[in-house]
Amino acid sequence: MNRVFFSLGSNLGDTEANIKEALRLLSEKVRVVRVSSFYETEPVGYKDQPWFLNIAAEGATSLSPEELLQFTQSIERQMKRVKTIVNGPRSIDVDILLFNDDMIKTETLTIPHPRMLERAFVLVPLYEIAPGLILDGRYIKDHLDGLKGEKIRKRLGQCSA
Ligand SMILES: Nc1ncnc2c1ncn2[C@@H]1O[C@H](COP(=O)(O)OP(=O)(O)OP(=O)(O)O)[C@@H](O)[C@H]1O
Ligand SMILES: Nc1nc2c(c(=O)[nH]1)N=C(CO)CN2
Repeated sequence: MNRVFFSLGSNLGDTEANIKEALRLLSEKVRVVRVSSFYETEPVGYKDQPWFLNIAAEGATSLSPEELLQFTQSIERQMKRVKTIVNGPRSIDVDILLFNDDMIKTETLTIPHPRMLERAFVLVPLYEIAPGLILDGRYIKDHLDGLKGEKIRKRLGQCSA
């Protein structure tokens, strides 16, 4: 079994329902073992859009990295994600953050996710479910100390898939 971490985000429609639906679909091929709280996060990149709802999740899967990417993209398609603006609004985004300790770089897939260390909306939920993870030789907490700009609020109530 492969140990994988995901970041999920939504800022269109019923964002909480979108994330729960994506987790339900994900669980068809991934055993979802841990899910963070919901975090309301200020948009990073393209600013003129609603705040996002973000979570992190840990899973176990027998899929290969490429199969997993195909699968997460099929979830995005099923949930009718339409790509328009780069970094813009989306009903659902499912990013693969980590796949075991693998380093992967192909045309379609880069793992660890290339922008994860710059994004508090990724690292704050990830820290909640895996505080002991070491990324690029440093604890998540240490990476977060350098990222103070983004506004993030933990939503009350647990995200149970
Ligand atoms: N670790 C990864 N997880 C998900 N997609 C990845 C990953 N590495 C590379 N990709 C590629 O990134 C492409 C663009 O993904 P996507 O449209 O979700 O980007 P985005 O969400 O707009 O921006 P970002 O990648 O910065 O979150 C995908 O088609 C996929 O092939
Ligand atoms: N707060 C927040 N900002 C973003 C997000 C996201 O999930 N949350 N996703 C983006 C593209 O992947 C761009 N900007």
